[in-house]
Amino acid sequence: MNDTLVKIEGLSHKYTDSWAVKDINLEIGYRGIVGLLGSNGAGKSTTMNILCGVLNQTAGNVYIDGIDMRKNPEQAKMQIGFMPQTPPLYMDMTVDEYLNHCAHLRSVPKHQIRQAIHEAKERCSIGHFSKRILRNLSGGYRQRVGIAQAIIHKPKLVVLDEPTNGLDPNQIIELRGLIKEVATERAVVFSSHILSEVQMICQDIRMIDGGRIVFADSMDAFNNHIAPHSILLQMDNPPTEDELKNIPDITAVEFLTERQIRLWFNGDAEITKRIVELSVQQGWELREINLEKSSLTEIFAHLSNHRKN
Ligand SMILES: Nc1ncnc2c1ncn2[C@@H]1O[C@H](COP(=O)(O)OP(=O)(O)OP(=O)(O)O)[C@@H](O)[C@H]1O
Repeated sequence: MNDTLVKIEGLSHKYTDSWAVKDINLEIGYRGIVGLLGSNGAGKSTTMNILCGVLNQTAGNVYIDGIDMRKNPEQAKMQIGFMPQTPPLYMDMTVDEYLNHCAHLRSVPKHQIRQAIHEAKERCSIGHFSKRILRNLSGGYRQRVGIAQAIIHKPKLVVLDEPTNGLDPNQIIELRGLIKEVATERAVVFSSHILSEVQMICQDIRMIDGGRIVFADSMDAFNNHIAPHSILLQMDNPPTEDELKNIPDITAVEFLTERQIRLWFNGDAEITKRIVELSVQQGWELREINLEKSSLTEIFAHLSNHRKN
């Protein structure tokens, strides 16, 4: 069997006079969570709206399970469940009324609707709120209802646009668990502007910057790519620059002040252990040692430059 559920080819979109996304190529498999990471305005929502057939692209093609979204939008959309940034909830409906409405919109056969609603509620742990008016649900439960409507027709792909926005830390943890469960049965595309969020739940990552994909690989490959390569040290009795340079794997030494030093290294973070040991042996009087992690802005700058070169 072909293992590509989503294929996006040369996708570009222009709003009035400027390009929001440009020449995006993506492939997504049938299972697991793919994170679409980008800062505000990077082009995540535009990509997702086109992927879900809500917006017509200026150029390029989108295939869902081999179905061309432009040529057969209805058939392609049957394979997708979408939760946009603001879920389209009717606040005066009960959970049951709303899911019933969504099941009709998604053309679930009439005799299967009761069971479909039951299963979606069970999956999202909202069965006890069946008769609750949406307005009276917490933000976390509204998002659960948003996910329930996205899976009501058992799509092969679920697309979630910044689903954790506006939730408190506990609600975010619960929603993460739910998204992982949902992804055991299908593919999930999850957008966020928060790197740690994507690192926490996604197996694959696509980074978007200025409307272009700047990184596309597994989460493990990404983590290796951005692993820290510098350490910040504070020592009361530091050695000379040459002594530091002679430590295996240290590639450069930068004295920021007399006692504050930045070391650049190759290899893994085990080097911090070696420096602590050396400090004890040599009496360097180490006060502080920190691996310097890149900020998301630095990572984007690095990846964008990489792409241009
Ligand atoms: N309806 C629109 N009309 C004109 N420009 C738009 C429209 N929607 C988005 N844009 C522009 O397209 C670019 C990409 O926006 P998009 O909403 O896709 O980014 P995003 O990564 O989802 O950001 P956010 O997280 O802020 O929603 C931005 O420059 C934005 O200002």
